[in-house]
Amino acid sequence: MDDADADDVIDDLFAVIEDRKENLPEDSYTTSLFTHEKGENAVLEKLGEETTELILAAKDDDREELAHESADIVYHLLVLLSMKDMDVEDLRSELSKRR
Ligand SMILES: N=c1c2ncn([C@@H]3O[C@H](COP(=O)(O)OP(=O)(O)OP(=O)(O)O)[C@@H](O)[C@H]3O)c2ncn1[C@@H]1O[C@H](COP(=O)(O)O)[C@@H](O)[C@H]1O
Repeated sequence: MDDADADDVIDDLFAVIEDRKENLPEDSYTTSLFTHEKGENAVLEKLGEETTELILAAKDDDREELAHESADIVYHLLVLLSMKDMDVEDLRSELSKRR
């Protein structure tokens, strides 16, 4: 996968998250995060847990687990940005400023 494809995956995932926020389809984990009273806390807890799991995977040199936990973190991070009415562009521009 080249960089452009990786970028598309993140944009596509963010678009799905925004769609869940707007349309609230049933049987969607993302919807449940937006609708549950404690959804934001659940996202923050997940980010904490997944970061710990990521650290353990890195210490174990477990590349497969590292990729799995990285994806979990990116997903929950994008949900958090959406909850705060931020955009994946905010992340992109912050990263770009650091070049
Ligand atoms: N990327 C994700 C994603 N990553 C994690 N999760 C969910 O987050 C929940 C908690 O994740 P955990 O990693 O804690 O769960 P776990 O795998 O049991 O725990 P560990 O293996 O990490 O210990 C699980 O129900 C996962 O399914 C995700 N749920 C959805 N997405 C994306 O969001 C899209 C829309 O999903 P829905 O809103 O459910 O339709 C999907 O097509 C995916 O692209």
